[in-house]
Amino acid sequence: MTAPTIATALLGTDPHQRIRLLQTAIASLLMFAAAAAVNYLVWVGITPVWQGVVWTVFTLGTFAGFLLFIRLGFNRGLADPSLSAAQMVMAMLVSVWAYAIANAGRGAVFPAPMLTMMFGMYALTPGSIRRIGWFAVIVFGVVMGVMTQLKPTVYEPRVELVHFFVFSVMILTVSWLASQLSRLRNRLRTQKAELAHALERIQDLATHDELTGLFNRRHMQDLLHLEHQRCMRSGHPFCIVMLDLDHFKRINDAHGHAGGDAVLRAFADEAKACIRASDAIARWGGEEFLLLMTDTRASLGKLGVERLRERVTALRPPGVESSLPITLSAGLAEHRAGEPISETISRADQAVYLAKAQGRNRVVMG
Ligand SMILES: Nc1nc2c(ncn2[C@@H]2O[C@H](COP(=O)(O)OP(=O)(O)OP(=O)(O)O)[C@@H](O)[C@H]2O)c(=O)[nH]1
Repeated sequence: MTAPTIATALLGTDPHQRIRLLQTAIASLLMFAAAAAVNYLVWVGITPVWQGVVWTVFTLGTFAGFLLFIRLGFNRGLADPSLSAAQMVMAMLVSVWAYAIANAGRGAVFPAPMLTMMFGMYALTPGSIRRIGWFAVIVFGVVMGVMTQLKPTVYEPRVELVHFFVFSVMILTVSWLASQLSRLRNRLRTQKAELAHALERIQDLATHDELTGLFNRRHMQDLLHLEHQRCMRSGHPFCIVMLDLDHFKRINDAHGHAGGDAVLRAFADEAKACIRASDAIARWGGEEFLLLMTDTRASLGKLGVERLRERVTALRPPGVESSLPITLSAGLAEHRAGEPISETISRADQAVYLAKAQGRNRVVMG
């Protein structure tokens, strides 16, 4: 068995679950160290054997239970899937229990609750961390008070008072620090999400035309370059189609610039709906568009462009319902092997001029 196979068998494949399991495993190891300390106290005769055994079995059993609970995925639907709060509360309870059975060795318990607070900063809100800090102050205060009554010779009230004071100051300071770190983590997470969103927006702006939502000229140039490379390797044909709305100036004159914009948008929506998923269309200039038809011969491509041309004649965007027809002239050029891409574009361009010269509303092969 290789190391990655063992890791997958132990931790699973879900990266979130793996992190939760690792955190719980670290907490369990700390509990293991605490159990070693308690058992040392048993060995040197400070803690009664049965108390040490019950504490050890309960503590290690509970943390093994946390590990199993997460490994089996029972935590997934919970509000706190890392079980951080539950583990921290449990760690506080077993710490205070250890304090009650450690007698003269109880000073060794103090670091455990401090360390426990640090775990909260990974998954808990600052408020929850502070609440757990206060919970620790209360349970330790109560147990210290009770122990001064049960064993006043070992848990001397004067000493317990100073213990309680030092413990409270330390735990509240650590919980404040942990809550600050948690706040910082939350802020970083929000900033990361905002940055990802901004990057997405920038990428969208850099590749798309704002008015029509189609690709812009720059992005189409990249796509053409890629298609050219692909074609050189595979020999698959592709076509470039230049599309130009006819007498667009008249539409602008009749309906104003906003009306013209509405026609451009309606055309873009129609074109997107009409072309194949593997094709790409971009706004090349004002009322000029470039359609890239991948893996297509001219004869087949022409059928597709004719279909689009027909659908454009039926366009009636809101606010532009007049007698002025909306039509399209197109020039189609199939890329020839060895030809620079600029040459194919130029042939498609010349074909549009021909289409205009021949009376518009038609598709001409370049
Ligand atoms: N509304 C609007 N009009 C635009 C936009 N970009 C370019 N135009 C207009 O498109 C028109 C293009 O006019 P021309 O180049 O003479 O072409 P045409 O009127 O379509 O005539 P033909 O191409 O010969 O059929 C101009 O009036 C430009 O102002 C735009 O983003 N919105």
